[in-house]
Amino acid sequence: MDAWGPERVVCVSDRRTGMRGVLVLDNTARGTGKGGTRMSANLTVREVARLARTMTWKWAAVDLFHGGAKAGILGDPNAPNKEEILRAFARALADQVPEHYVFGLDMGMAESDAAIFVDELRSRGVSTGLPRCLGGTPYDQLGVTGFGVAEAVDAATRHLGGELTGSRVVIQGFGAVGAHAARRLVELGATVVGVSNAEGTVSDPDGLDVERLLTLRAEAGDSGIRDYGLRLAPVDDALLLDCDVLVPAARQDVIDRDLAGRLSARLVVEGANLPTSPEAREVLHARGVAVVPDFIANAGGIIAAAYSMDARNSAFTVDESRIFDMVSAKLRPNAVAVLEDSVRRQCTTYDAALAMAQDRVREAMRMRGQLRRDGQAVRRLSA
Ligand SMILES: NC(=O)C1=CN([C@@H]2O[C@H](COP(=O)(O)OP(=O)(O)OC[C@H]3O[C@@H](n4cnc5c(N)ncnc54)[C@H](OP(=O)(O)O)[C@@H]3O)[C@@H](O)[C@H]2O)C=CC1
Ligand SMILES: O=C(O)CCC(=O)C(=O)O
Repeated sequence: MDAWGPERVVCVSDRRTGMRGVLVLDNTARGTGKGGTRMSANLTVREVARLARTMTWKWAAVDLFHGGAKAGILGDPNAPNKEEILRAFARALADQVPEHYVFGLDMGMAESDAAIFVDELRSRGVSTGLPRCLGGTPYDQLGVTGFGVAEAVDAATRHLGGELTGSRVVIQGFGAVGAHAARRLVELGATVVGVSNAEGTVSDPDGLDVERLLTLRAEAGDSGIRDYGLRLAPVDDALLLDCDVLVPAARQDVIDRDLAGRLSARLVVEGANLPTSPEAREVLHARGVAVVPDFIANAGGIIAAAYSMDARNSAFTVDESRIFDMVSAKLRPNAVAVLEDSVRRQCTTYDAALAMAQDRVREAMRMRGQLRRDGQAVRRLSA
């Protein structure tokens, strides 16, 4: 805990289903808590709190008016009783949604899971990421976040004087974010030379056939890459493959100080939340490796979520193509701005991005009377 938050941590459990979960509202000075809901077999409260904090900065960085929050369920996302667990989780948090928090999609969750939350609580307003037939914007199926990550890669590459045509990209994680980033990167001219999932890594220095990988994924889920026809190398090989651009798009804490000193990419664009440790950021900065931080590069999902929440509350029809335009229009300049600020201020891109986001959150807290003159928080939501 610090002066930014969290404002509220709600741990919930249900003996009958074995459900165990947590909601963290980090900082809601700029609006209702919003961030996806994660389901993972080794989830911790600390992990959810770190992700909620990232959401605080992410909303501020795109200058949209929601607060930072995240929810998580401890469990296997492929468990046969997942629906029961989701229903128990939704019931346990019924008094928090949608007033304080709106469910959404993160690792281990899909559009059909958002539909269960809505069914259990009888209100479309409790979750984003719903299927179209329930009036939602299925941002994982549409691949909005991955699209935005690829747009950030392109903007950063151009800003650094290069071009994507001929650039060799490696993507760690071939889920909602990684797979759609790969698709858009190929459209933009890049050559994807490696992708991985939790099972292993496939790579080809001459370029992988991303269309075929996407077809395999559609047929067999994320694990489809094992059927690509190349030897599956160990999971950890992906980050050290020879490439120009690295896109971590799986879990947090995968790039540590040691790896930062050895990876070959000249540009790292963070599709995952929190993939790089603070020490690793310093090493990358010292080595001249440009980094577009998570809350700048992967904000496509929240732009889609915000758009769909507005659409739900009004009569206008959702135009999905507009979401992609909005993502591009927000993320490209943000990616360039943090690279420029980092040079101007001689700090890491993360610190440059953080300064921009913190200024906006601090101002909202000040206007709401949550800060003393010396900048200390004086008022908190009760736990
Ligand atoms: N979905 C969204 O809109 C957003 C997601 N993010 C972040 O992006 C990241 C990915 O999320 P998302 O794509 O939605 O999640 P998914 O659950 O759709 O996909 C996760 C992918 O990561 C793979 N994976 C898991 N562990 C490893 C590992 N050790 N090495 C390589 N790959 C691994 C999984 O493989 P397997 O299938 O084999 O388990 C799967 O391919 C997360 O950090 C999330 O917080 C950020 C912003 C928005
Ligand atoms: O807010 C959401 O529902 C999805 C976006 C998200 O969780 C994230 O950006 O990490």
